Amino acid sequence: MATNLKNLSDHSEKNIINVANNKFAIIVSEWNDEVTESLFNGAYETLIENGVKKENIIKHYVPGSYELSLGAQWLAQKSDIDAVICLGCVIQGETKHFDFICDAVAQGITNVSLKYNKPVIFGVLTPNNQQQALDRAGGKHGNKGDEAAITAIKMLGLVQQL
Ligand SMILES: Nc1c(NC[C@H](O)[C@H](O)[C@H](O)CO)[nH]c(=O)[nH]c1=O
Ligand SMILES: CC(=O)[C@@H](O)COP(=O)(O)O
Repeated sequence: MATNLKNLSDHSEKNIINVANNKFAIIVSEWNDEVTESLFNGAYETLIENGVKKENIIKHYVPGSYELSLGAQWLAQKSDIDAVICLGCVIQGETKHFDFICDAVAQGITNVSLKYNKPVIFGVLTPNNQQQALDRAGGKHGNKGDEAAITAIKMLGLVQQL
């Protein structure tokens, strides 16, 4: 389903668990920071609204979305971190650079989650232009940061059932 048919801030209550004792790391790309800070605000507020303690949320930055994978790895390897949320915004330019970054960061984040066996969430926007990004970072299509935070909580809920 395309995002324009679903609000990114809407979610079901499935697998929403008590996360009062869980610790979350949020790694944020500095590129397109007007967008990525909105994504962070959405993710942070969503975690708090769902019972995460402020002291259990840590925030760090990387220069660009390409570096999210390594930043996520450095956080995921910490035994006290239960989930990592990666936030970025890669906007299509004139060249194929967009494709290389998007492919690399999507695969890289997946690899980290599998390597450390914990949720590492892909909260990276890959829009064609700035307006599409703003629409998905607290605009008419909701906030992908909200989605990323809920996804982290739901994955912790799933693994508790197994
Ligand atoms: N153009 C965008 C970038 N480019 C920078 C890369 O992510 C990376 O930091 C650089 O290639 C050095 O390794 N990053 C974004 O997050 N968004 C962009 O639109
Ligand atoms: C995604 C990018 O790296 C992009 O913004 C770079 O722009 P360009 O492809 O025009 O060099």
